Amino acid sequence: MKLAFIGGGNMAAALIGGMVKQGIAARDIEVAEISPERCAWLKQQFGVTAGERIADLKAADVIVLAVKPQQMREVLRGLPAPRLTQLMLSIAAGIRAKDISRWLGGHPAVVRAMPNTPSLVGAGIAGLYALPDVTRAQRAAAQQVMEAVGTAVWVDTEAQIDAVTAISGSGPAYVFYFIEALEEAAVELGLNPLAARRLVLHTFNGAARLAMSETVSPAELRARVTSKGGTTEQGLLALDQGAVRQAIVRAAQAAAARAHEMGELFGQDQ
Ligand SMILES: NC(=O)C1=CN([C@@H]2O[C@H](COP(=O)(O)OP(=O)(O)OC[C@H]3O[C@@H](n4cnc5c(N)ncnc54)[C@H](OP(=O)(O)O)[C@@H]3O)[C@@H](O)[C@H]2O)C=CC1
Ligand SMILES: O=C(O)[C@@H]1CCC=N1
Repeated sequence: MKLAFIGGGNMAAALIGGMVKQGIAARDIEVAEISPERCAWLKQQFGVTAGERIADLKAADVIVLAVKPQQMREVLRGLPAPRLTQLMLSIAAGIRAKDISRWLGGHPAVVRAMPNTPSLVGAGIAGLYALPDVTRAQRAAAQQVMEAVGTAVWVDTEAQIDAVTAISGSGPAYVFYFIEALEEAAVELGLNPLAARRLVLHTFNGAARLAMSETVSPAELRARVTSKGGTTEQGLLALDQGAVRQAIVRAAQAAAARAHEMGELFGQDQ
């Protein structure tokens, strides 16, 4: 499958890097990226073709739209829409499929994907939503692209992509935030920074792997760590006193609201 990326920023690089690591040939990936420095980096890092424009867009099986939401309308208006028939796979937060279709002159084959940056290490998770006229083969192609770098889940309504954005699209940033905080705490408690990072990263990795391997709930796994009258009990009490659980819920709600708002703001024609 030949892939053309429009936009070669952070998320495109995570997808491309993940694909190349999984054995997808770099010669089958071409990137249109506005920054010459970024193009040079993409070529050097992954061996893909990168330049200001895709030489022959028609030759791509799938065109991955990976620019910022606020750039999407202008970028799509600049494409030779009537000559393009292939699948448009947008990874942009907020921007609705019907707006993408309209900006491309009524292009029917639009799938929205919401991937995340762990795609770089083959551990991504993406939500997918297709416009009704997307063919079965095109749906399969979209799924294949995302499954090359992790797992893919179809959602029933486009609004659910905003929820996916808030949970797994933005989610790695919440996790990194927690990692940063725990590392800071480790250093304050007297551990050296290297030991602190190892302890924290292995804890996150171990806990995530345990949660994925077990059939019991995270709540039960948490209970198994929490000895009566012990240390964890005190740690969790401090988290509850800080309303951390509610703050996490509010974080996801705020991200979902912003995804919806970006759809409204950047999906308009003016
Ligand atoms: N980062 C993430 O974790 C995730 C991001 N996304 C989505 O992916 C998309 C990209 O996000 P992200 O990678 O973070 O953003 P970036 O800003 O890193 O990437 C976008 C890239 O596209 C370039 N660009 C702008 N205009 C054009 C153009 N006309 N032709 C080609 N390239 C152009 C930008 O250059 P310049 O900076 O100079 O404008 C930039 O390098 C967004 O829509 C975002 O919502 C989805 C899931 C997760
Ligand atoms: O922050 C953003 O808008 C993008 C979408 C999900 C993750 N990054």
